[in-house]
Amino acid sequence: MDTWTEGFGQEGGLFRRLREACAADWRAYTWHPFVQGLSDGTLPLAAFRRYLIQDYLFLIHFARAEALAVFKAESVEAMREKAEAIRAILAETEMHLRYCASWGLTEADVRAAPESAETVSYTRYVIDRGLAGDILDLEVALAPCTVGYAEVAQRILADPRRRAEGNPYQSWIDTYADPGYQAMAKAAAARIDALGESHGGHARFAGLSATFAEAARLEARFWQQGLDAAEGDMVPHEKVQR
Ligand SMILES: Cc1ncc(CO)c(N)n1
Repeated sequence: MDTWTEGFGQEGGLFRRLREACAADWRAYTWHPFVQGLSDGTLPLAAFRRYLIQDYLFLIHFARAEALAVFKAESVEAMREKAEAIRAILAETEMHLRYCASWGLTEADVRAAPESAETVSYTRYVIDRGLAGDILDLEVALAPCTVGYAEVAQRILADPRRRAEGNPYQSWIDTYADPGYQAMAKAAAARIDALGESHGGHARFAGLSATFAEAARLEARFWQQGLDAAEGDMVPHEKVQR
């Protein structure tokens, strides 16, 4: 087990079991060449632009999935946490809109962009898992997003190749390295552990693990759409495996 897991979920808890069961997919997501490019600042701007516009559209649908979790929540405390997640997601889009404004794009321009296949497939997959299943199925589909980006930020901060000065992607990195975001991700992993106990998570492991791994793969494809848009612009240097 690598050190990145340690901040999220309990040893032997459902979250860590899910993550470890798809270790290769999880690593391909959280240390994708796109992420390495954010870290060392070499990511082509065209790749980031493509990604960020789609990510704004992604977040709108992700907020809908969190709203479904408010509906499926089984306690008022859980409803409050999910309502807070919606607020945080809508606040996250302000970072997207600041980058877009710096490129001369208004919020209306971003909203008018057509959703890519990657955006549709990931967001609607999560919503479908939630509609078809219970709160645990939905939380497992949501977790790779929330927890994964917290881990991505930690990996970047620990990266020896990280460009700390003058990195054009610094405000993106700061958004997910933020202690508030990190705490939300820890709470998401803890919620999976608790639901695992209360909702028979270990007995349902095969199905839950298929959902979690699929979401991790859809995350990797989500980064990849950015790189595909900038094909040819990518600075040809070796992206290390870690
Ligand atoms: C695709 C994706 N996954 C996770 C996050 C974190 O909120 C995000 N903004 N976008």
